[in-house]
Amino acid sequence: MCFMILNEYRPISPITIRPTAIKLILMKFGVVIFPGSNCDEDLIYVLEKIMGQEVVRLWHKDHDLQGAEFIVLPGGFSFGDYLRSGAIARFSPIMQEVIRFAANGGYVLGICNGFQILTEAGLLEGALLHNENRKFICRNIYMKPQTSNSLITAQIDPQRALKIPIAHGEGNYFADPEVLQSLKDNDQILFRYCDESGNITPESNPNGSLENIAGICNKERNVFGFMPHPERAADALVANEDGLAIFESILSMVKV
Ligand SMILES: NC(=O)CC[C@H](N)C(=O)O
Repeated sequence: MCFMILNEYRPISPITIRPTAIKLILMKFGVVIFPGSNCDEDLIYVLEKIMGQEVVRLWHKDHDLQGAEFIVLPGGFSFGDYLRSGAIARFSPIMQEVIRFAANGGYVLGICNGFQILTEAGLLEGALLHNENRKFICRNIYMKPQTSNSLITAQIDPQRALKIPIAHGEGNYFADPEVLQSLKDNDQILFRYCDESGNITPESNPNGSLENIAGICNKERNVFGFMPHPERAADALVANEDGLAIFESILSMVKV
């Protein structure tokens, strides 16, 4: 299977999900479920019912990605967050397949606990430490794209501060100085926490993350992770659809 980022918009099987929506491609998403995942059904709801995508549920003990073209590791408390969030889930059998898939250029996204699992698995650099205040934080934050060179952010206005919920105890992104420098040199920072007006300040950093970093990608730009939960802000019923911008960006940029 071959993936590539399009230079220009070229939809496959276009669908229109809302009157104002852009045309999006259709894909088969694989959502990995670990014991303790708790955002899997929210994510599947958004992918299937809001975005009109095909979704296959992948159990952590599976050895087969069932032909999924885009893998998502959802949020939650895999294995009860024992040892560290994501530290046990990275040893689940399916992770061998996810790592192989990513090595072949397949797209993998980790949201919150999924991001933690990807760092534990070595697919993304750095680590998610305990929040600076040692408390579980569940509230809306704002975050702003830091690059347009990723399918996660390409279609989002770089000045737009997205209001997205966070819900984590270990979301404090850390990387040593060499890794941080290489993230910057390679334009791998996807989002930074900001205030409502888009200012990136210490006050707008909810958890102590290094330089307000909320999400990153790998050097090859096919593995992505961030702490905020766009799947909790993607339906008019919850009075916040800012998360749609991320799903729409993915679906207008990927070619299967
Ligand atoms: N919402 C989540 O995915 C929670 C992440 C993780 N269990 C934490 O508390 O840090």
